[in-house]
Amino acid sequence: MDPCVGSVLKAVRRSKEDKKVLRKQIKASHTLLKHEGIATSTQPTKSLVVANGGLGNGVRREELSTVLKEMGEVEALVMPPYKPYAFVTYRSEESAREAVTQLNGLKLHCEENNVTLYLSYVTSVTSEEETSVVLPEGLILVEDFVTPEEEALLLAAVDWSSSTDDVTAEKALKHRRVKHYGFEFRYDNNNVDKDKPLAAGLPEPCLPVLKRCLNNRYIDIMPDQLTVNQYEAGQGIPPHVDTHSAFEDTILSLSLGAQTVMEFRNPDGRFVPVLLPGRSLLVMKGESRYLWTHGITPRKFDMVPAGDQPPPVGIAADVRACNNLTLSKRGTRTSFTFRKIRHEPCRCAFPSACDSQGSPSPPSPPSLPCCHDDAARLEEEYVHRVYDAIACHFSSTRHSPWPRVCHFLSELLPGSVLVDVGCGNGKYLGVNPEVTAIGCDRSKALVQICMVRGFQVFVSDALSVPLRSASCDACISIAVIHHFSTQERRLVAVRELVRLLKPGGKALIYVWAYEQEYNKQKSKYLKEKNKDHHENLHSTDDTLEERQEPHVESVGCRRHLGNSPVDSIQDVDKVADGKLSVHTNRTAFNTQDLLVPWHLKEGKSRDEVKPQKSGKKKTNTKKSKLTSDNSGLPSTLVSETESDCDRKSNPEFDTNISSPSDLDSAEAPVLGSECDSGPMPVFHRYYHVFQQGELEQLCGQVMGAKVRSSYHDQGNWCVILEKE
Ligand SMILES: O=C(O)CCC(=O)C(=O)O
Ligand SMILES: [Fe+2]
Ligand SMILES: [Zn+2]
Repeated sequence: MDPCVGSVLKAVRRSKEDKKVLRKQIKASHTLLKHEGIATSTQPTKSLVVANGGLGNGVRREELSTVLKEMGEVEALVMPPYKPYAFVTYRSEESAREAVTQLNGLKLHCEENNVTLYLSYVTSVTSEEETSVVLPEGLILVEDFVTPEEEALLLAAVDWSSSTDDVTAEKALKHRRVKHYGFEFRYDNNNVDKDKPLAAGLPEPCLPVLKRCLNNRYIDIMPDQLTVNQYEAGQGIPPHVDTHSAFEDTILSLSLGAQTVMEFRNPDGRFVPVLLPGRSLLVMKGESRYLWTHGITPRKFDMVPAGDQPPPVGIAADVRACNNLTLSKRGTRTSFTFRKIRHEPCRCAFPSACDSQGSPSPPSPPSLPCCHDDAARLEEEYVHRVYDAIACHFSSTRHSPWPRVCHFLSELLPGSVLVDVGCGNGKYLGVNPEVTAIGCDRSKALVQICMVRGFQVFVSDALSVPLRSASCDACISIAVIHHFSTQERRLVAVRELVRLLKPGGKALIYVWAYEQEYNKQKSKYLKEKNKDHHENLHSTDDTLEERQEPHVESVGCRRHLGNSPVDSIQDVDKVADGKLSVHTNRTAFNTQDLLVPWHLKEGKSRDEVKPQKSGKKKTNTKKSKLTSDNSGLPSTLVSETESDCDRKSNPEFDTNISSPSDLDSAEAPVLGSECDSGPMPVFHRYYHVFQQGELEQLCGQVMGAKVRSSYHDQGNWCVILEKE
């Protein structure tokens, strides 16, 4: 055959092949839009959706990343569990274009399966699973950035023996030790003394590393400040944003020694745990540096992707992007954080988090109270104000009475006098029409809602209810006592219930349980997930969709290890640096005293009450003495993983039961800064979650009453008390 004809034929064949690939790519885009709500773009971007390249197709992360990396530097690879697609974000648009040209129609031979990849541009990673696993904007993780030799040199350059000198400003903080070079970072005012450089500049072995950062354009100016943090297993650093006015935009953090998980939190509630392997470089720029907080939860184990191999180079491991997780014991990690001192006010695009632009710096969470006055202030700010502010929205999520509470109420004799102390929106007041039910609540706004509903209610604190002693046949206290922030106040609240009862009268008490998994059953709180984590996780408390987050926070809950019952109340990990931590909703608890975020839904009245402002009001000035030694394993590791499996076979759950406790709200762990930055303010409610046996022990201290029964009900500890 004429060679010309041959090549024409080949070209025709190729163009036929190309057309087929194009057709299939378009089809894949339509399917993604129709079934997954993922809109693709015809305009080139840095991010691509890789149809058929998902974990759901049996494609392993390593297999996909190998081919993607051949096209250019990968910033992030997101593989949502069970999905038939993945997302890749390249460092440059050119690399993404190259991938679209080269990899479309590529047959990938995987261990599990052979698949054909179809790649399309996306402007954002929009589907619900993926938004939660995409890395914060501006965050880059470069693995193996330094060699083992450089690592050894850098570690050797830090002389920890010359303590508290003013050459390098060394400090043994409660939760780690630190040493500063160039300038001291002061933890009292969260700033640097810019006119007082330290005698010691950056150690010499840092220079080649920093030059590499310059060459790779991770930074454009040489840093002049270094903070070396050393964390033993069980130590950490509270969530924070490095003070804008102290340092320029880019912050570099080099991880040496053991790996750890650093947690990034956006004021809008997004939460991204990122695995930092030893010898990796973390580059925080832009939004990830200015708006997101970063922190390391003090604990002894981390949840990390399984396998001997670390995640492939260049792929930042958001641990939730992996459906194959395991536990890894922490070792000693030393980080070198390089920053450039800022000499002009910051003019970033994130004024809500910018101290140069008037935002209080930095957000400071409250501490666990040490005295009655502190406790009262904490509860005023983090319980009473919040309920008044969220009353309407809260009420709209509380409509289904809980079966076992109803059972208690239905057993009351006709004509009984019932008091619901902390009645909320009154959902239990009308359950048994044969009894005279009276409710009281500390929240005026909730009491008003009850009044509109025609219930007999009044405003009252549960510590002192203005009713005659021995005037009631029954009392209920549902999800109230866990809002008292000292043991004494919780005791007073129980005593008050007993005081109100007639002899022989009964009180039913529900409090939120530290153990959200009991008898191998996860509570609904752990199981329920809403579609949109930007919204309150439960707009109603009984129509939710499951969305497990397999990242498990630290849980100092040793008893789950052997599945043996507890004999005594354990010394659970408490608070980091004396501060109350903000709980990530739908995860196991890792402390007993915490703040639980509530995302106010738009359109629900805020009653003109503003959410807590960051660092505005300090509810407590005294430091807690509690330790943060967290020697327990994550209690729900096994079940979290199991539950992930459950989800496959059982994506729905019983929608007829609602939660007895205040189990609503979304994950929004950053204090304060959210208020000004978005349309959906986040409030934080204080809780003391009870360990098994603790409620009985509390009730046991009240004279003149006996615990008749106690049980666990959907993540709550419950007792029935009888007055003697
Ligand atoms: O240990 C790290 O990687 C981060 C340290 C840090 O955030 C800080 O010192 O501000
Ligand atoms: Fe930091
Ligand atoms: Zn700023």
